[in-house]
Amino acid sequence: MPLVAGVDTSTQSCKIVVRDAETGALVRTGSAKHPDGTEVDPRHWWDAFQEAAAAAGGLADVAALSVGGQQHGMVVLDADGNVIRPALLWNDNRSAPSAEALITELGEGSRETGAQAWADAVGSVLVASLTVTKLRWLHDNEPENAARVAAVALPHDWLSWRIAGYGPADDPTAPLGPQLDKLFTDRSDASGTGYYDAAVGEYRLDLLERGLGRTDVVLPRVVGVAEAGAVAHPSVAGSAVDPSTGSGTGCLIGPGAGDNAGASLGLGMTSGDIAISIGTSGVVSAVAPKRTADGSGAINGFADATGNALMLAVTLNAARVLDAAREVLDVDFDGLAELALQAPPGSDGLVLVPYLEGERTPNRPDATGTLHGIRLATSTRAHLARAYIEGMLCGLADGLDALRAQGVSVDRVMLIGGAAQSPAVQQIAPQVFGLPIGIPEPGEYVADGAARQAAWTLAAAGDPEAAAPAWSTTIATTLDADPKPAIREQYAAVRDLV
Ligand SMILES: Nc1ncnc2c1ncn2[C@@H]1O[C@H](COP(=O)(O)OP(=O)(O)O)[C@@H](O)[C@H]1O
Ligand SMILES: O=C(CO)[C@@H](O)[C@H](O)COP(=O)(O)O
Repeated sequence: MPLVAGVDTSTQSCKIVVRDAETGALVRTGSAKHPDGTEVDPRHWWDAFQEAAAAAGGLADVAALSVGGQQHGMVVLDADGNVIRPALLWNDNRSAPSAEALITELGEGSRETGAQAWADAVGSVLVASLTVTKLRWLHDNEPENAARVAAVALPHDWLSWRIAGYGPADDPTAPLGPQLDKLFTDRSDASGTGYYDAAVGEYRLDLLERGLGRTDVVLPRVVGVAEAGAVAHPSVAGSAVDPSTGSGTGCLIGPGAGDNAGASLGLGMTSGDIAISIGTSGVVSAVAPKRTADGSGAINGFADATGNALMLAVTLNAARVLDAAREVLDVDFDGLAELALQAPPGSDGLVLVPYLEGERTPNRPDATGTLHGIRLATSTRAHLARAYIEGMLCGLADGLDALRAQGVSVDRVMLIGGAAQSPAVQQIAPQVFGLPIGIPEPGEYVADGAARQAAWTLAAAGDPEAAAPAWSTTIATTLDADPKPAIREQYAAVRDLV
């Protein structure tokens, strides 16, 4: 049976799954770490990809692969294919003033008008995460670098291009050289740039110009949902594919996706499904038939990887809030969970508003966190552990409310991402959300979605009408608990003081 690979080049690491294209059975996996920081030289992603591929036993026998990745990161290339400066990631807040300037300019002086105008144009009110704000920051703060820009890519576009063998002229791992016109992307990731309208499937060069100050740059070609954007260079993948197993032309590279669209495909989400992802970012997402335009900015109206829309509420403070709690309490993952479950729901009034890196939803880029309600009785390690977890989950529960306010129905909720492994998160989440929460089998759902897309791309190469393969996702457990509305009430009271 042909094999396919799915890659997740995420904020903290690169993860690869190799699966059977027909059944979806997991065959091999590998992963490698990315460096910390909100600006990162993309060569680290290339190094981590190669390390993860080696850990997964190599990709020589893979007939198709796809790359899902952290969204929005600004990768700027010069005419020779060199990365001009470290990529500014989705969680880099330096462009918050640029976002505000762009909003007010589009609104001709009115922030409210401008916010709605951006939402109407590209589905999202601008915040520092979106690529166009980072281009504006580059234009205003590093004009020499801005003047050298010949192409703008996103993390997944750039990695797919490197896998195809393109890159800087003097790089021996890029035998095909700097062919910028070979860059490609998909509509889900393009929809997070701030200069692509997924409703009509077109770049908005007028909005790109508002960011970068010009439009004479290469933007990645947006390929169809199951269209191969390129073939992997045989030094990277596909050199040993047996033509009789499904590919005689090397390893196809599928369109790829933004990581949240990848997870949606991996989970097989349909209308009424909600995914709550607790990775570096906290994301509450739902698929929808049409792109939304929420002028309040709470919901991003992005695209999914199948032709639908993907509505997202995204927080900056998720798994790393728990990493911070582990640091403060000097415990490991299990220790943190044990401590948190020793404290009562609501932590006897101890509330953490977890804006440890500013916040994106709500849009408070300069905010810091607040610990409220500290008394002798709540000065225990258990209360503190629970307050960190409850505060992080309350931010996500606000995101689910924002989705509901946009008319989303909530039939099934699934919890994924690194911190979803925590037994304390699993037990406290149904109390905070007031809903049963499904825990899928532990897995890498972004990489799985990318693998499913790769299998779809492989099938579509033989039959353009082929549908995405019907791989199933198993919900291992559904956790229920009595809702504890007091947790969110006390959080809301403190949140609005911040
Ligand atoms: N058992 C656990 N309890 C709490 N947090 C965890 C656990 N396992 C992993 N994590 C956290 O999950 C995060 C990584 O999740 P992941 O979804 O891979 O992130 P990303 O996709 O943003 O790189 C890390 O911050 C890590 O500390
Ligand atoms: O900015 C967003 C979505 O708009 C984030 O979801 C990033 O896509 C990063 O994802 P993770 O690495 O945290 O999974």
